Amino acid sequence: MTQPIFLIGARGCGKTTIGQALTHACHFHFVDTDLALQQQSGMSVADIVALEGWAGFRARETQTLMSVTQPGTVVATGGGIILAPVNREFMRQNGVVIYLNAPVPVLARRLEAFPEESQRPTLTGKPISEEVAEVLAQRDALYRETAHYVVDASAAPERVVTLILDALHLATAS
Ligand SMILES: Nc1ncnc2c1ncn2[C@@H]1O[C@H](COP(=O)(O)OP(=O)(O)O)[C@@H](O)[C@H]1O
Ligand SMILES: O=C(O)C1=C[C@@H](OP(=O)(O)O)[C@@H](O)[C@H](O)C1
Ligand SMILES: [Mg+2]
Repeated sequence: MTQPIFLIGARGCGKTTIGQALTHACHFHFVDTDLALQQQSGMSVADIVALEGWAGFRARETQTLMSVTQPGTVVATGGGIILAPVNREFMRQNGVVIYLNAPVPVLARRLEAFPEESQRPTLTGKPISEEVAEVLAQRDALYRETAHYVVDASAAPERVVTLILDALHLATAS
């Protein structure tokens, strides 16, 4: 299988972390839409949002998603990639989409430990645990409708990678 693998899910579910580990396990290339768009623009997510608003960031995100998608690639996306119908359609049509699903307390704990504010400027102005609950309630249905597979992302990273490989019927490459 060489179709791109798209990882989707809420902030803190592990798209970037698990994407890198998965890449090693299946010998794919790794790309992260946030890292790619920050490298292309020379700005952090927070800088882009401050200058261009969330609409500017979302437009760059769509362009980046389309430009980084290649066969043999694991694409870690940003948590809001599923907001645009064009992105949802593109991912479903061009690869296999995995929703890394984790409960609100797990997400909030991870984000409180490593907020990375330049990567994750506030979406609602609310404290992290409130924001995580509110945003996931708005987006969970979109993650589910976009995904080909839903994987429990609350386990340890190596376990999450195994669950993804199992879902894709890929053997672990040593
Ligand atoms: N399965 C996991 N178990 C424990 N911690 C994790 C796991 N996945 C990610 N993390 C941690 O959670 C934080 C957010 O992970 P990250 O990969 O940046 O998530 P995302 O890209 O989905 O926002 C990081 O500090 C990372 O080390
Ligand atoms: O959920 C979101 O709307 C966002 C998630 C972030 O990526 P991660 O999910 O990798 O943190 C980043 O794209 C941006 O801050 C917007
Ligand atoms: Mg990420």
